[in-house]
Amino acid sequence: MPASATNVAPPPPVPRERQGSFGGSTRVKTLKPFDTCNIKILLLENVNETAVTALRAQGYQVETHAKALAEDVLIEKIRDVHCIGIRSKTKLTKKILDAAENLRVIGCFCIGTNQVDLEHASQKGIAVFNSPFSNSRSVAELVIAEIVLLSRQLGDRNMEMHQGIWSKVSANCYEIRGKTLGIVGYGHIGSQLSVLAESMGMRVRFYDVVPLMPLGTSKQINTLDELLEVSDFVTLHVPETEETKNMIGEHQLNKMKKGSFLINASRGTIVQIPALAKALRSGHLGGAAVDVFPKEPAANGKFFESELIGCPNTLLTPHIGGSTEEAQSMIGVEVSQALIKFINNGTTIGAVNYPEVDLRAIRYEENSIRLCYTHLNVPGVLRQITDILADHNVDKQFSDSKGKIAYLMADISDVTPEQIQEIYRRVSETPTNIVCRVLY
Ligand SMILES: NC(=O)C1=CN([C@@H]2O[C@H](COP(=O)(O)OP(=O)(O)OC[C@H]3O[C@@H](n4cnc5c(N)ncnc54)[C@H](O)[C@@H]3O)[C@@H](O)[C@H]2O)C=CC1
Ligand SMILES: O=C(O)CCC(=O)C(=O)O
Repeated sequence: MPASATNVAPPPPVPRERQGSFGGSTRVKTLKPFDTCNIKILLLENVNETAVTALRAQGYQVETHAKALAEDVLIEKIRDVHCIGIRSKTKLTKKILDAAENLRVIGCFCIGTNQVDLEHASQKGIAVFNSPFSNSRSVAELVIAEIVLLSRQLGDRNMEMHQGIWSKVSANCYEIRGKTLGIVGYGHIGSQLSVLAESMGMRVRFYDVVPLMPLGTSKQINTLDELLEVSDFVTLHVPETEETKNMIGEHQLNKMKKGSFLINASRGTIVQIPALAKALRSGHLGGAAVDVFPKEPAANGKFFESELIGCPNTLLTPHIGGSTEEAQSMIGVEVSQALIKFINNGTTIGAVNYPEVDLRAIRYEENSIRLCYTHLNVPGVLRQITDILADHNVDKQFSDSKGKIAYLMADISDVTPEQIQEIYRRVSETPTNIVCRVLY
């Protein structure tokens, strides 16, 4: 594929067929400065068919893989793609991003974005999108099921039956009605779970780092320790951050009531596994349900090992909290639309590492362009840009910053192909340039 298809290179003079067959100044213009068939997209980890279909419908070249790729294979594959779509397994580290010479955008077809070095991506001018809530309901429903399963020791009974052992017991088996559910992290999943749990007669308490409106009759608790002390079930719904890593260790498990249960469907690093295994084997905890692990196998069929294997009343699931047909199909639509809008129009609404900028539809005019400029967030940049655009007709312009980077979009009308080349060249040569794209 020629370098000019990377969509950051100067656009060639506008060919007749792209000047549009529809005239009139009020028509919406399709911004495609490149042949879409030159855009290469790599989709890993069995990203849903809804996304594959939507991206192929744009004319992009889409390569799909059912699994995550080994690091060396990924480094080779990512070299010339403009966009990559992943789920939670693929780690897009600094090393991998540095190999991705043409990469402009990453789609995380999930909620979590901890698998991507977001700061490095921003510094390289790579926008990252995710799906902030399309699998929240699926996770909340799984947790409701696990609360009942743990409370009735169903995991162990099921295993015994498959081994031909009949063991009809009621000791230490409880209804969940009237029990206290302690939710750590009251965001999209935590709050949805709160509603479901109350509808089943549970009392809900939650702990979060920010004050939040309690839904129904739930109540926010001031400290994590206090929440652990009052809860019969503790369920974790925080993102992986420096603060949440190892959040639940021996001290916190000891604070939990004897016979209570822990559920983790957030990230594997939040819980210290040896401490949890000890609390389960000693009988201090009545059971646990764990969906996420510090180290997860890269693909189905690969070997899984954990100190939790064989612990009493312990449900282990292979990171399936968001794995439902409904969630995956919605995520596929949502993330692919964000990627298409970014590639074709420069829109960053919903990006997790970029300032959110959108100019809405550009008016249809034959000689209008859209400048999308990612730059270092330092003083004096707008003066340089104003200087470059001073003799042109800037219809709309908007810029915003996030941390060390800023993003500017400007729609400019009445420019000749030579002027487009000149604008592209001068903006790209500014010392603060990270990535400059010109769409028309
Ligand atoms: N098992 C699975 O398949 C899935 C797992 N997840 C995980 O669940 C996590 C939570 O998802 P959402 O509810 O959508 O996220 P969210 O961003 O809507 O909510 C997270 C909440 O945690 C709070 N929080 C952050 N740091 C905290 C701390 N140190 N202590 C207490 N609260 C803290 C935030 O203030 C926020 O209210 C995701 O980040 C992801 O890692 C998400 C979807 C599927
Ligand atoms: O289903 C997946 O691949 C990952 C789900 C998840 O953990 C997330 O959305 O953060």
